[in-house]
Amino acid sequence: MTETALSDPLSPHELESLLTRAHHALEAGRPDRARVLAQRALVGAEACQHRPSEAQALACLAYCDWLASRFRRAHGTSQRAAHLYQMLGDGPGESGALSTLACSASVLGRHEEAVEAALLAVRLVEALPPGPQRVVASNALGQAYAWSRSFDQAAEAFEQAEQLAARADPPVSPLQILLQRTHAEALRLGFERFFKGCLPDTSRFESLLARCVQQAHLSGAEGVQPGLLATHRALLSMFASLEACWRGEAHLAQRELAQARRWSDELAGQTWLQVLELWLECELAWDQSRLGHAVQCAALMVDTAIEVEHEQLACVGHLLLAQLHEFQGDARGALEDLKLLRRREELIRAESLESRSRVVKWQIELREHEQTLQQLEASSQQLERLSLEDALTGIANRRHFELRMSERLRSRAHAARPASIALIDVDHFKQVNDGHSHQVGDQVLCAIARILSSHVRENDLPARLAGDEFVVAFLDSDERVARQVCDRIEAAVMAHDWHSLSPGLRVSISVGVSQARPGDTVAQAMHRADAAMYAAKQQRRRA
Ligand SMILES: Nc1nc2c(ncn2[C@@H]2O[C@H](COP(=O)(O)OP(=O)(O)OP(=O)(O)O)[C@@H](O)[C@H]2O)c(=O)[nH]1
Repeated sequence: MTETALSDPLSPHELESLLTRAHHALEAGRPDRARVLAQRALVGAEACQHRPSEAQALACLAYCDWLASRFRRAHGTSQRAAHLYQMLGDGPGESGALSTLACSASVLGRHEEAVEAALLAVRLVEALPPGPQRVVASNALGQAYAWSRSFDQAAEAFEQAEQLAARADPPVSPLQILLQRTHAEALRLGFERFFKGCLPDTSRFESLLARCVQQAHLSGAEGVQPGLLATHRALLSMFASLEACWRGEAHLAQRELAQARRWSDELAGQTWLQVLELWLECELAWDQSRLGHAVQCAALMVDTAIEVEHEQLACVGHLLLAQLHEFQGDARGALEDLKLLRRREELIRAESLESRSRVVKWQIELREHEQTLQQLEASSQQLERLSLEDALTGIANRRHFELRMSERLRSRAHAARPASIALIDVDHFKQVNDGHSHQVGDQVLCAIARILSSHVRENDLPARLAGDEFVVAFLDSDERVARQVCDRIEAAVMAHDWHSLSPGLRVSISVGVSQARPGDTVAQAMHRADAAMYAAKQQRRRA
């Protein structure tokens, strides 16, 4: 496909092709290129209001932003994608977008929102067989719990993700989950050290890392999601460096850190990996009692984390600073750091509340949208009903009669069972209008409609054609039966108490009946009934 200018209208096929290319670019580790393609698909989809492509383009853009550490943008875009998928009733699509939303919200410190989004993402795909979509959702839940420091629930969700990966057909590599688990464990240890004052047992971190290394040897460093190869390689080296550092093997730790830097340099622009690297450098300096450098690294870690919108790592940086100052006996400095941390947490909270009020606004819009749809549906049903009903008498109109009768004549059942038409005309109706008023004329027409309805079976259709002309479609009766019913109708009209409607009023009708013949159209059957009715009217006049 040739490059398409932004303003050109795109066909659904071209949109699909752009999105496929975006996905390939992601797999090739080129989120910047994927972003350009997805942006183009989004403009094209919006221009032709192709909602499914719009949702896919938004989800892809959100994922690209998440990969590039543009977490606020990823958050907003994934939210839009999730809403659109929700409107389209596309559960798996919504789940994917919600997973990106949950991961972005976690990093931004919006814990409740992250956990809610991830829980919903898991729920939306739980009916699917085990596969990447379910793995991604459970992994996002693990991540959301881990960043909210609910480490037991995180372990449960990660466990679930690993089981799903193992049961998937074809199996899915659990490396991405294992790396997240290792990362979560490093965080847990970091927090524990802050509260206890010394590093707790690191054996779980070590065994998780060993599983990561083993898995990477087995199946490579790719993720369940695309574009994570360099990130995973960098993380493997970083965690190896952290392990070596905590074991006191500074030399090895330096080497692994240098390796991690080489991998993360493969990614365009600054990402959260650089923040992790600064954390590691801080740990190493601390381990070697180079406290001045450690403080510098932690301070830089906070600034870089804020730059790449990783609020959580900014908080970790503040905690590290407080610990280092405490370690140096600088209580005032430690207190200052904790105040800064508190301020940061307040900012995060304010952002989180704002984001949740946006969600509520959206929910209200969605409800209004649904209500409008229901109203439209109701009024279209009403219109449909009105278009088949005679306004004066409330019985079927000509259109309704013709639709039902032609359907009946075309049906195969016609060959086996006969159908008949009775055409009914009020005698001298003009005189009713002229002698008793137009209103009385209307009431006569309504009374006749009632008489017709009360004398036919449920399966027959009485209708008003126009003026004083009525018809009954006998859908399952031959001419003889139809004639008998019409005789009763004629007698009922004659016996009706017209006098109470208007003194001196007399009403009679003329009826012509015709049985439909094989191959008849409605017009042909009507024509014969009309001729029979005309003959009956003439006879009545002569009598
Ligand atoms: N009250 C009332 N009159 C209507 C309506 N639609 C048509 N008419 C009148 O019905 C009358 C029909 O008259 P004609 O078609 O001349 O027939 P007729 O007087 O019944 O004479 P024959 O059919 O020959 O017995 C006309 O005067 C129309 O104006 C309606 O909805 N309400």
